[in-house]
Amino acid sequence: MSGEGLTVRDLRVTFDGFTAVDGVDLDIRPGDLRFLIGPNGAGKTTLVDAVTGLVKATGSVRFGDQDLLGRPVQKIARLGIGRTFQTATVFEELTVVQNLDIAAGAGRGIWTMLRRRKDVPEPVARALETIGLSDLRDRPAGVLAHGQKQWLEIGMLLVQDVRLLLLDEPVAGMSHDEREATGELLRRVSEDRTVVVIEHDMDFMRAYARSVSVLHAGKVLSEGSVAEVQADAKVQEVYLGRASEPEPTPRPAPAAAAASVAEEA
Ligand SMILES: Nc1ncnc2c1ncn2[C@@H]1O[C@H](COP(=O)(O)OP(=O)(O)OP(=O)(O)O)[C@@H](O)[C@H]1O
Repeated sequence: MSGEGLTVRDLRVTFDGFTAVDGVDLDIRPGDLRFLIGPNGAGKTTLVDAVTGLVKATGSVRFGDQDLLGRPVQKIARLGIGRTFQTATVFEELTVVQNLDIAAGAGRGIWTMLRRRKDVPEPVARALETIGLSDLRDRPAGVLAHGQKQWLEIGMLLVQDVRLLLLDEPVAGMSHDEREATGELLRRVSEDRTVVVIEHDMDFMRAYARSVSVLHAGKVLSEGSVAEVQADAKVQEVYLGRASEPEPTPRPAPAAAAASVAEEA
């Protein structure tokens, strides 16, 4: 495995006196496929927001030999750091290949990018292959299935030569087959890049994580392999302790996650 790793030290994010990320340390080695899990409100998305420059933070965040904290969002993106959000943000009216072409940018004019072409640039062709959308390259992105849109979005990061991908719940709302295909895609992508996945789906996490960090109340509660995290009594307590609370959003409930985390412990 190759690529750069992500090192986070004493990361803190505060919103009007409320500390959402409270002294987080992370060492994510090059080529890792790290899952960030934890109950709703644990600080997972805020942590990723801090790494990508969307919220102000203190502490230190390094990717390879580059300091990220305090740099503007665009500069961080230019250092090879890209993210997806829970809702895919593709251009629905444009074709798959046009979406990739625009993401690749590469100094071409807009009309060149929008023209339908037989030959696509090599990085775009490679991304199409990696995300499994070669056959659908000339379809408008708007007609793609939910899972395919997420893969296209990952492809849009690949053509930008992103070397650290931060993905926010990439399999939410996907079918079983789409989840499997996404897991395999993440494995391929992480062969020569570093991948961080925020996830609530514990089955998916167990099947594909190379390492796991559990966040709770803004802190790292536990870290290690899937087996180590599942065996950690603190993790079981946090999930099981919330089992009777109502779930505010229609995603897999902490109760289900708790059962799933604890199941093999
Ligand atoms: N812009 C903001 N202003 C104030 N509070 C915020 C802001 N963004 C997040 N928070 C709070 O910070 C805490 C952490 O939120 P965050 O979205 O990072 O959690 P999460 O672990 O990603 O949760 P989920 O799994 O539900 O997405 C929550 O209590 C949330 O309400």
